[in-house]
Amino acid sequence: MSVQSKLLTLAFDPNFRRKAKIGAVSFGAALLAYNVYKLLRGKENKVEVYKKKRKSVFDKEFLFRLSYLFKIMIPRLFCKESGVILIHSIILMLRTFLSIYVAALEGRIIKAIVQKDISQFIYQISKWLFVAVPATFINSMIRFFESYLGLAFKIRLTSHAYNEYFKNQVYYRVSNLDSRLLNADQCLTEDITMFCSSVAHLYSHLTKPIFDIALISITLINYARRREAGGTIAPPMFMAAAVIFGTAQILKCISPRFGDMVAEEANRKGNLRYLHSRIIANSEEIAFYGGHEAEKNLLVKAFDKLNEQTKSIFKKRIVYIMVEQFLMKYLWSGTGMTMIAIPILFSNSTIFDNEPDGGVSERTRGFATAKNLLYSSADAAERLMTSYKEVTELAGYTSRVYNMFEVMDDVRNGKYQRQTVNVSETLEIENERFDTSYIDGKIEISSGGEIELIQVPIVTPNGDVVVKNMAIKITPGMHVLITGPNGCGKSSLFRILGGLWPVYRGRLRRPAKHQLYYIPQRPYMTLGTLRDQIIYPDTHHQMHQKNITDIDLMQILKTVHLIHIIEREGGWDAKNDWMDVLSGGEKQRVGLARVFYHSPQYALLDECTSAVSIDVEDKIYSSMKDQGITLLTVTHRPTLWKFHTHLLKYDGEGGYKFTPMDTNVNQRLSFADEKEEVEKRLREVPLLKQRLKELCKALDEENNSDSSETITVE
Ligand SMILES: Nc1ncnc2c1ncn2[C@@H]1O[C@H](COP(=O)(O)OP(=O)(O)OP(=O)(O)O)[C@@H](O)[C@H]1O
Repeated sequence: MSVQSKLLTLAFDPNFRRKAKIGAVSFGAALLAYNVYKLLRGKENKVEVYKKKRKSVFDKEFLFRLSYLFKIMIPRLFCKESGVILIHSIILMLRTFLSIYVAALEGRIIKAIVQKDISQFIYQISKWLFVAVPATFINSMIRFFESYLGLAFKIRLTSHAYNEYFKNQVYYRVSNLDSRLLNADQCLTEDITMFCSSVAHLYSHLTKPIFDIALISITLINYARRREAGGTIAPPMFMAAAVIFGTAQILKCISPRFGDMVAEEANRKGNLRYLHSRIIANSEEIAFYGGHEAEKNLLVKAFDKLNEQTKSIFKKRIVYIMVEQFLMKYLWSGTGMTMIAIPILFSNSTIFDNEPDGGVSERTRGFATAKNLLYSSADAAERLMTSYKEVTELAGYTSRVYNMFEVMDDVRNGKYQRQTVNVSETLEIENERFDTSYIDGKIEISSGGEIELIQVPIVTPNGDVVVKNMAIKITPGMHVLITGPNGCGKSSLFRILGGLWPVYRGRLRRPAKHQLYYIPQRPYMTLGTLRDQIIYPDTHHQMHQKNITDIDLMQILKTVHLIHIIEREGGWDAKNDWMDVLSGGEKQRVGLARVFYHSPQYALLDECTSAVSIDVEDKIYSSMKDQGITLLTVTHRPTLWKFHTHLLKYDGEGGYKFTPMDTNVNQRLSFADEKEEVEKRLREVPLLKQRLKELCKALDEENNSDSSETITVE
């Protein structure tokens, strides 16, 4: 017999097929057992590692952070939020009572069916339908109060966060002086929203099952007592406790760190959002450079990184959900059946034996009611267990939101942390480093309006020292011109005067902040009307309080040669995207108009006239001086020298010179002007010579002006 025919015979042999089936099942079972063994071995090791390495979700830190945030969300015992929680809790409890009532009602309906009692059946079923009305209302109220609570928490937390963010220039400091909070916008919007909805959701997801388990257990015990089955309650209760406890332990062991993973996902989302906002803000520059490919690559990379993290969360959930479903759906159902059966099977009660049907319908009713109640409490326990995953996720959001408040608090109090590059590895030049971890400088308000720096170093947020020690005194009326090479710390001096950068050492005396008005290199236009641009950061109301009218504003615009834009843009109340609508020079002139509006003691002018024509610049500078404003100007334009009385010159190596602009300096300026004039004339010489040649040719004369050939132009 050939091999094929032998195989065919075997395939049709029923005995062989039975044996093969047993073999296949045994093999499958062995494989499964091996895999489970492997999984458990692996988990065992992991459990050990977890125990050593990771802390429980409910660790002290998490609880501390949560209680910190709760104090913000529920500031007092009697506040709106605690009222919402109270009403929400009452509604949740009502829902539990309703579930118990419905379970009992279903038992009675089943009894009526077993007894074939039509009138009783109709009566009970109408009651059941009637109960549906309050049940649906309560269900929808539960959802409403859950969302309402989340919103109430969000309002509290967000308004607290906004207050913190705009106190003491925190919005500037978190992004410029500290590197811990990379995406403040993400934290202030998405993270707070996710945290609040997670807290509100968890509140109802934990409270309702707890009510369910407590009230249903009491009802079940009372049931068993009434049926004289009290003696058989203990074993089912013990079984339930053992199964629930065992499930909780297993799930805890196999649960991945969802909190950390969710926090990382939020971080990556923030990064992606940041890249998008950069593209929107710099679209013109990117378009001019043709940088779309480079920007797209950055976006795609960030998007891929986010997707990787999301996928990894999905994958980690597969095994977790499998085990969770097995334990809670199958193991628990089996245990539940056994628990209900034990009191019925082993009870010696004879109270229903005298009934016409020998107690069958009553036992069926008891079974149905108990089964419903048990299912409800099993469902409640399941919800409690699944909440573990949500609690770990909440831990992630809690850490992000708490971290945001912590960083804001730190930077407000002048405590900064910044990742700095190791200088010795990256920079060849010798650069002095500064310990920025503590701030020892003092800031005082000067009574006479003078600005004085006493041994104040200029230090960048990275700790680089740009000027070792600055000691200068500027009094009102001393117009100071500030010059020096790029990156030597000219604008940084203004940052220190404006309180943006800390005074790490020494002493700074300056007038009150509103007496210093800073006009930066890059003009900033706010959202709002044309008027809002001139009076920024005042509001229209504040303008009225200062007794300034639109006519005064027109006068200001005349001074800065911008009067035409009122008509062009459609009046003072015209709204526009002013960053785009105004030209570079117009934006700079709007900036200068603000100086006239605020009329401060000092105007800190940081190359803010580079796009303004020289004649207009001259007039504006003269007007500012006429108004009694002291000018501190950073500029490379020699034409502005004449408006200043003092010169602060950086050498670019940590040193500087502060001298009066004496006649020497002014003489240098007139020499410089003359040199420029001579050079201009020399540049015209070749053209003049060429023209002379042409004229001589036309007149048929000999060109005798060769002496001019001796002139050389450099
Ligand atoms: N937010 C910041 N974080 C870290 N370093 C900074 C920051 N802002 C400026 N710096 C550094 O501080 C140093 C001084 O900068 P500053 O803006 O004062 O230069 P500048 O003299 O005004 O130069 P320029 O003439 O080019 O405007 C530079 O080395 C710069 O890199």
